[in-house]
Amino acid sequence: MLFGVEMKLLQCELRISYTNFDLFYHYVFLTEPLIGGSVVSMGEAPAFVVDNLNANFPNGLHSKSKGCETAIDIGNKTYVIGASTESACTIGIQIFNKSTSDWVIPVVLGTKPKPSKGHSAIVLDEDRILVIKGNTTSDDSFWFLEVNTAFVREQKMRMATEVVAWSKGVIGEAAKPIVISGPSGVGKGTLISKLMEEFPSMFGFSVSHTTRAPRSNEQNGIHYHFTERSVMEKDIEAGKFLEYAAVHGNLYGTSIEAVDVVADKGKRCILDIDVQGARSVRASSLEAIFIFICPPSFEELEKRLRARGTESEEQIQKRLRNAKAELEQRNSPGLFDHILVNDDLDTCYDKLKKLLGLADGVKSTQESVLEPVQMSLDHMVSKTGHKILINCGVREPEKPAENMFVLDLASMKGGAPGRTRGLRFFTIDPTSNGVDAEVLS
Ligand SMILES: Nc1nc2c(ncn2[C@@H]2O[C@H](COP(=O)(O)OP(=O)(O)O)[C@@H](O)[C@H]2O)c(=O)[nH]1
Ligand SMILES: Nc1ncnc2c1ncn2[C@@H]1O[C@H](COP(=O)(O)OP(=O)(O)O)[C@@H](O)[C@H]1O
Repeated sequence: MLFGVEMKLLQCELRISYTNFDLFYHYVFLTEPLIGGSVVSMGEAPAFVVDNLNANFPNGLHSKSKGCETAIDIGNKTYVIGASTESACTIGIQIFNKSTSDWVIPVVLGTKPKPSKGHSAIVLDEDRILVIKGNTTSDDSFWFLEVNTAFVREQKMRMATEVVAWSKGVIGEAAKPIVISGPSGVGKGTLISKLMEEFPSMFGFSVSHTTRAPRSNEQNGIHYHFTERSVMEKDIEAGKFLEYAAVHGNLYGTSIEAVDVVADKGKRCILDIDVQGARSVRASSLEAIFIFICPPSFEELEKRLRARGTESEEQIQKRLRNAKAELEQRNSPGLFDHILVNDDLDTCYDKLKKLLGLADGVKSTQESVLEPVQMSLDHMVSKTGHKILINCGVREPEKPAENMFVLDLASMKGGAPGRTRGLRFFTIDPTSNGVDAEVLS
């Protein structure tokens, strides 16, 4: 049996936390009895019973609610995750310091998980806790609460207070984003549209912010996020942008979220940005492929720009002036990986596909990307090395593989303030000898 499934279930290290407290009792207490409301020691990852914490530490910081909470012990601290309100369970954090007997509400950084009806939590190491939301699909189930990673330690020093940070777990290894640059009217948008049309499940467009007015055919949130300059400047100041630049008299920028939204869907992100933006991304931590699109001639560029009919004469003149400077920069050392001349559209598109490794036949395999799996509210979690075993519900002998999953963290990378990527997610068949795990995504 893979990981000795039966054994592991009996050694279940922690519980699903939700309104039906009996289930936890059923799954956990049957293996190790609770001793007087203190820590329940279950293998590597001890868990508190939160209701008993209330009795022990009734100084008001901790919610009195019964459900939606897990308590995880790391060193001399207990991290209590979650709280319930009238209508939903939020995922708040409180820390109990066992040395000083104090409760602390930490500064919580990163993208927080949305409230869910319940979650389980398990210690991964002394730096982070894995939180698995129930009743969601697997693309929104896995969250890492970082309590002592390098990023968190740095923030603790900076803020001189207790800090924790969330990082969303993303299944699969997102391929490198693609940055496409080139002068206005060269055909960047046309080539990107063709790629997205032919490979809808493979590519996603990074929707930039801009202060320019929308064209008649452009939709807010699809072509751009059309934004007031003052708002955009404030967001830039707040560190929400991966890069930004003043282009043709307006402000354009790629928000961190614009790239994350695409990668979270397991898609490869395409950025249509100017040469200054490409330079900024090159200097950032985002590893990307940089492609410059060139016109066959300056005259042809002008012809296309005029034929598109979207700009005033003044704007066309400005864009043509800027085109000269942009074309000069295409050979800047170390900036662009590929230069493509967009003369005949189909020929250029074929070359683009080729350099992205999209040979004939790729389409069919990409279209068969498996959909996210539903994670049930009622699940149990245990840990074996870097693998997390998740049992979603009662096993049915006829269909066991649908209920048992493995989250493999061996290749995980990244983390707060961004995403934790590289997770692998399998379904397993407990009746097999473990060699036929099926990769779900
Ligand atoms: N740096 C940067 N440039 C962008 C961004 N979004 C668009 N651009 C560039 O801004 C320039 C003007 O874009 P747009 O107004 O849509 O006009 P078009 O290039 O003629 O279609 C183009 O070179 C785009 O590549 C962004 O987020 N950051
Ligand atoms: N290879 C090509 N040959 C002729 N016209 C083209 C070609 N590629 C794009 N176009 C046209 O040129 C105009 C500008 O293309 P567009 O994709 O909007 O450029 P960009 O996004 O680089 O500003 C559009 O009207 C488009 O249909």
